[in-house]
Amino acid sequence: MNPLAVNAPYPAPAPPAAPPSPLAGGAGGAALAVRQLAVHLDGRPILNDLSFHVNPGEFLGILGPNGAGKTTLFRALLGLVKPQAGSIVLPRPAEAGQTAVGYVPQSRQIDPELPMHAWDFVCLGLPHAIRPWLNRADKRAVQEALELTGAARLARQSVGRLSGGERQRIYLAQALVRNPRLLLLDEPTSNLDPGAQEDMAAVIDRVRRERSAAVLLISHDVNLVNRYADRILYLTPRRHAVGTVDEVMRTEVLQRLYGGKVDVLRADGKLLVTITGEPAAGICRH
Ligand SMILES: Nc1ncnc2c1ncn2[C@@H]1O[C@H](COP(=O)(O)OP(=O)(O)OP(=O)(O)O)[C@@H](O)[C@H]1O
Repeated sequence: MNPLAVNAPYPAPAPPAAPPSPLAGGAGGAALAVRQLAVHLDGRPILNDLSFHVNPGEFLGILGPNGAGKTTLFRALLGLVKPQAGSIVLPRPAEAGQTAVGYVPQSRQIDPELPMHAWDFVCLGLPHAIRPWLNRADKRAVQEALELTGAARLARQSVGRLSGGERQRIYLAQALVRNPRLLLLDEPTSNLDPGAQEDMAAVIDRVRRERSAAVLLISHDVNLVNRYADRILYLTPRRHAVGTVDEVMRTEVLQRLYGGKVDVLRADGKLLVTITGEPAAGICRH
């Protein structure tokens, strides 16, 4: 089977289908299996006929323009929006205390005056987060998550006073504290300078290697994704493609996704996407 899958244009909203069975069936060894997923919001198709899988320890980058449905996909995986059709098979926790999914949301604002140490903020990822009830295993899990994300030195600092890059690590540690098998990261490198972006991507790469967690990472930086992702899912408002960066980031593939006008250029090993000769700011921030 051709590993590059480009779907058909999204059709008009279909009548409501039989409700999906989110945990039905088996993922066949995959950490996540999405089959023919359709999500409509306010009667408008946002995702349609979306199928892909992610293996344990695999890093899937999710690219696409603003409004393509990347966050909506995460919300569907988290059970926060109800699909119109299709199925989502999540991994089963392998051990007590483990969770299927860890999530770092796109919005990571914290009140600068929040009277909470970074350690306590990470504890919020535990099912029983109040300090007097933490047992030894909980404390070890928090410490390990802080160490894995390179944030142990931040444990006693006020979380609201951390820099953007430090805060990102603390959010990631919170998502990791229950050792999820699947990690959903919504633009974890946004608003970071290039050095901090590289550090964060390296931390995420380490997490998936050391914990064999499958990683789904939404980003607008195709070159960062190119360095770390095994495959990418490229979403546009009407179509999507799944494959390696080399398979998907090609002029002919993006022209099919966007309906023409797009060029993919390569220079010094970097990718640049342009639309009708202009840098593609209007389409995507590559
Ligand atoms: N609760 C909602 N009700 C109706 N429409 C919504 C809702 N949430 C999002 N949308 C719409 O769904 C579309 C996809 O939004 P989504 O946030 O998934 O895009 P995205 O690819 O993550 O974009 P960005 O790159 O800007 O974060 C957008 O047109 C958005 O306006």
